[in-house]
Amino acid sequence: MSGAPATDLPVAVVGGGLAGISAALHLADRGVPVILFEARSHLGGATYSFQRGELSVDTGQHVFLRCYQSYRQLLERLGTSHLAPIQERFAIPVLHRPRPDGPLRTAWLRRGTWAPAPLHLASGLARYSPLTVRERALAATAAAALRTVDPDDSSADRVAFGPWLRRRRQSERAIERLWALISVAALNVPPDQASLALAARVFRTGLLEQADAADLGIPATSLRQLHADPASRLLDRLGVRLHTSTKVQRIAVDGARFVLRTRRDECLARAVVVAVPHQAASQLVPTEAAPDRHRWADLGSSPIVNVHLHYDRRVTNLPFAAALDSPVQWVFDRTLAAGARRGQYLVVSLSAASDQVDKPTEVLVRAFTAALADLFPQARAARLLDAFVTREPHATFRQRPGTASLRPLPLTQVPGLVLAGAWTRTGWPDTMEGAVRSGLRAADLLDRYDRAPHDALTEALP
Ligand SMILES: Cc1cc2nc3c(=O)[nH]c(=O)nc-3n(C[C@H](O)[C@H](O)[C@H](O)COP(=O)(O)OP(=O)(O)OC[C@H]3O[C@@H](n4cnc5c(N)ncnc54)[C@H](O)[C@@H]3O)c2cc1C
Repeated sequence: MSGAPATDLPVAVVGGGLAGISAALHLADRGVPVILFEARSHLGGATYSFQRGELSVDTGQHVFLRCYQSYRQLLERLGTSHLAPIQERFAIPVLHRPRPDGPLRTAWLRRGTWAPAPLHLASGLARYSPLTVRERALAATAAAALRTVDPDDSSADRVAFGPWLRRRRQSERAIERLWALISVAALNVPPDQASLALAARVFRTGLLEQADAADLGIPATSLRQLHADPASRLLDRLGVRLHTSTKVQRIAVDGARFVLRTRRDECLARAVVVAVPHQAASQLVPTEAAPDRHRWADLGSSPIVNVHLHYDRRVTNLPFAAALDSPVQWVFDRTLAAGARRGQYLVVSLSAASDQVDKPTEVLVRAFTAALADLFPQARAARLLDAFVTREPHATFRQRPGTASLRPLPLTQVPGLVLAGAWTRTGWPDTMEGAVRSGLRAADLLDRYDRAPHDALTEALP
């Protein structure tokens, strides 16, 4: 082991997802020498793509909102924001069947263009036909009540969103046909299992406080081209030493330095950003840094399943849609983004997919081929060129009541060792925005740590 003084050593970033990429970029931009370790052969973490025939397939459909400021700045920095366009106006086509055997209708959940928040939603909600007029009026009162819930209040984190909605006179229909449409996709658990605090973050930040905040951004290319490839190039250009296919097995504290052990090597670092998922972090972070690290396992996980159907012809003109009265939750047209040369490539995204994650591919393909034939009549005559399923059993942590206190702050008890990741205490749900924010914050703390004593930083944190 070299006897280099700690100040001559690099900062090590462990984990090359959006949190690790953001931390490494932030540090490298300030001239800090950085070494990044990623266990997989590529950067991107949960946001990655693979090639299957002519398709660039994302491991899971990702969307973002205009209010994802830090994430959008990252795209700017990577030079890819033009590949992730944001709709001009929040507008979701919702496919539904007013009567069980009646024809399918498309309702629109959209904002107005002239009114300030929260009135920008009034006209859209007033016309939202999947709910009765009374349900729409009651939904407006619940939305007003949600505006008063503080997402940072620990008591709001102890309450479940579903029961809270029922106490605000929301019918089961209204919960299913309005609230769950957004909250299941955003929080990856059903409303009865979701933290009210996190739901308030989603609805307040996204829909209730600024008129354009929820305008949807949908990548027009693969996630690999949006994040991983440009990040690798940029980090490389900034002199960051990238070690992909390199899993860090152990981090030990050695005085003012850290020793990171990989399968082949040992590396010395003057500081470490641990930006791995919580399951991995609880094994990797030394006990003295976080004596309660075993509690992170209680964050659990919740699955997302995507069913990919490539048709030999166009079956819908909608770029994306949500669906009610159907096993489909959301469906996205990924034909151009994935580089399909023929037909139409649709991806059905299923959040909170505990019931689907273990089902065999044939069962899911059969069920969702039938469901799409029901939603899009042209699919009935179409032939499938390809059909497959991607499963992410641990897509997000389980965003249920009581998780706020389990999510650690970035500073640990060992100076120079900080945590990042969408699962840490960002105040945001497990999202790309949360991941980027956590990485920036961890890197910023290390930057300040060079100038301020650890205790002063600890006191500065909420
Ligand atoms: C299917 C799916 C759909 C999603 N949809 C959305 C969406 O629509 N909108 C949204 O905002 N968010 C969405 N998310 C959530 C979002 O992808 C995550 O919140 C975010 O990408 C997490 O980033 P991260 O850097 O914190 O963690 P990760 O992306 O998990 O990165 C951690 C990295 O650490 C690496 N690692 C682990 N252990 C080690 C080790 N010992 N040594 C070295 N490296 C290690 C891993 O390989 C991984 O690359 C979705 C997630 C999934 C899975």
